[in-house]
Amino acid sequence: MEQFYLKNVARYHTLVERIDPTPKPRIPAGTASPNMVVSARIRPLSQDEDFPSAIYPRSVQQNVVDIHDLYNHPKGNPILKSFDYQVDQLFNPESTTDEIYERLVADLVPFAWNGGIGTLFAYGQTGSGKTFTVSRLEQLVAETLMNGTLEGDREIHMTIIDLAGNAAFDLLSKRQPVSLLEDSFGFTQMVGAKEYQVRNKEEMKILVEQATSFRRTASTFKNDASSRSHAICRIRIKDPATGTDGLLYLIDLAGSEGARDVASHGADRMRETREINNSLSVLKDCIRGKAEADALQSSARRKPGAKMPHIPFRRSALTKVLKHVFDPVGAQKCKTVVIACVNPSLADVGPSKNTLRFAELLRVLIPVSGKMVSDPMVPVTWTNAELREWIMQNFDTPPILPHIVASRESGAQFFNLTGTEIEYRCQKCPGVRIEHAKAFRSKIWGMQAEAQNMGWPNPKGVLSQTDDRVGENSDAVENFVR
Ligand SMILES: Nc1ncnc2c1ncn2[C@@H]1O[C@H](COP(=O)(O)OP(=O)(O)OP(=O)(O)O)[C@@H](O)[C@H]1O
Repeated sequence: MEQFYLKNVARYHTLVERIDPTPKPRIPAGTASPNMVVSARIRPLSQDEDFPSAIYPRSVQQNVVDIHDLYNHPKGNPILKSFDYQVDQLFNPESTTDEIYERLVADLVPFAWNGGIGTLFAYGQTGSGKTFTVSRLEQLVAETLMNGTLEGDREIHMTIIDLAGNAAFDLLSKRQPVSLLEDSFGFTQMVGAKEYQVRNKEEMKILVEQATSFRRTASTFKNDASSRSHAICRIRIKDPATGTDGLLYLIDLAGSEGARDVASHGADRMRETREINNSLSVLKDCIRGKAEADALQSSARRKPGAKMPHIPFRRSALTKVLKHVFDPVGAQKCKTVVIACVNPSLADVGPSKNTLRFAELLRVLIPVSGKMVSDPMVPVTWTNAELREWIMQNFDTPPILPHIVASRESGAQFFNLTGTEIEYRCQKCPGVRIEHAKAFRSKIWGMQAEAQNMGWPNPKGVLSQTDDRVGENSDAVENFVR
């Protein structure tokens, strides 16, 4: 694949330059929960990188990023396909970790100081900048905790462990094994992990450096010092006056290696990768489940007896250790920040799409209507009025009739907008087609993106353009119509 990208770098640039920067519509589905921020950080391309950047943050739409990928076409030149993703906060290659700290993490520290549970996860493919980000954030957290600006006296205790599969090791005690055992309250205890009390930022820094040097590393295709384990830094902030604890977790997740990267490794590494991917998948379900539970609890329209989402934290060692972060009936308040780290290189475009898709899946938005939905791409049924309004706004050629949305040139007709399904007819697709409104909307967006990529002059009129399709372009467009 890398050879394919290298061979077609010039065509890639040409196709990307043709793209009209007009933003595609994103549906404002609601507001993000204040207790859950999903962000993405795009790291700079490294100097020895032979590939161009495939990731383009939109200048006109905040926190939306486009990924342009090159695809082989069996009948002609490679074609471009575009994908867009939305997060709560987006950090460009120029952003510094200090800026990320200010915007995402600075709030978590006083929150934990005052008895809450603040958790930060750095997620992303191997070599995408997770450790780079978390290690600087740990220093900044240490500075804030120790600089005397926070009110009251607290004792700070620190534990750092490393989780590889179901095995845990103490990174502050020369990788001594740690047993993860459930206590009578159902909480997982890290038995054997040493907890150190720290009194100043230098002590904290020494512990963090010690942990880094003991972190289990193994060579991977992408990053020679890649971390093949989850590193969990737990800072317990005890209020001696009340005896209560606040917690701050800084978690540098294991790199999500793609299948391409594991191809050159043996069975052990493949199993290790499967375990990592499984624990990341369970983590995703737990973060989403918790966010949905929070949204339900905070929703003014919550129906009495409404079922709480299932949070499968028992399915992996990582989420068992973090049970109280995900427990929907836990007494302590929680705030969670996710930083999806992305390598912008065209050669890494596949894993980058997966990382951003993962980030989008974590977002649970609370719509103004009170009805809970997740991100805009997750199936949502549009009302008749919403769908009609969207079509009218987005098809300016030919004019739209209020009752039948018709394209004069292609003969496409949309009718029966009264339910959750839409019927449409067009000359090239004989017969009446019935589709779910959501699927139809996605299809239209795909067609518009394709039209932009092909350099057609009027992406909004793409339905009429489908009749004029010729040569290599026809199949790609037809796929969207089918
Ligand atoms: N924002 C950045 N600015 C400059 N260099 C960066 C940035 N992010 C990452 N890097 C560099 O990229 C390389 C890989 O970063 P890092 O080790 O943090 O990746 P990782 O995601 O932790 O990988 P793994 O999962 O394999 O441990 C390092 O050399 C790091 O210095």
